Amino acid sequence: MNTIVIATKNIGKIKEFQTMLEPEGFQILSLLDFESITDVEETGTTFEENAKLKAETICELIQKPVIADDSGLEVDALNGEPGVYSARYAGAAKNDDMNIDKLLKELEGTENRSARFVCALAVAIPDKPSSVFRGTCEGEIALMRSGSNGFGYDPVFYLPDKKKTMAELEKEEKNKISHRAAALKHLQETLNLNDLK
Ligand SMILES: O=c1nc[nH]c2c1ncn2[C@H]1C[C@H](O)[C@@H](COP(=O)(O)OP(=O)(O)OP(=O)(O)O)O1
Ligand SMILES: [Mg+2]
Repeated sequence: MNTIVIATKNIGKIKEFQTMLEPEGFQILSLLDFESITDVEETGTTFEENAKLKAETICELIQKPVIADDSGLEVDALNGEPGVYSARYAGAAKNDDMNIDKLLKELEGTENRSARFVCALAVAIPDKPSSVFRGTCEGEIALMRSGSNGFGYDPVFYLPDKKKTMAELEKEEKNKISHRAAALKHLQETLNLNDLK
């Protein structure tokens, strides 16, 4: 079976890659399977830069093909924040609940609540140039949390077409419309994951 290493310890992301790629016959490994590897510092100013940084650093370390995901939330009324700082919005602890609290507070009394999730996926293969793909998902920041599926900002990311938050969707539904699914689709339009050996 073809194995793909995802350069993350984020369980929410790992589960989504498993759900999307295992039915296609791939085994998904992550940094949880390489315990000695520590987090790569995200020093980039764009999702693409950070995704490449994570993919290239981990690929160099383990000498296997690697996919890295750098993703986050852009809120229009906050001039695109929290953006690449989404995970660290309420501090270095990367706490989803505290990040949501801060976001709701920042948007108190704000009428324009349009936002998007962005995902950059970088693919790094030993001794080859890396490539990066972007997917987005448009929505709005709800006034309060609803739903318990997914991870991160999903409980406050409202999808007007579905009349549900991302956290109220079943995982199969999320994986049809998410920024991560869109980025993966672009990746698969360009690269054959079966070549990542
Ligand atoms: O589908 C999603 N549903 C809800 N929230 C999401 C999603 N996708 C990204 N997000 C949020 C979570 C975190 O606040 C940030 C990602 O930050 P990001 O640095 O890419 O991930 P991370 O630090 O958790 O793991 P890692 O860098 O090791 O892959 O955006
Ligand atoms: Mg991160």
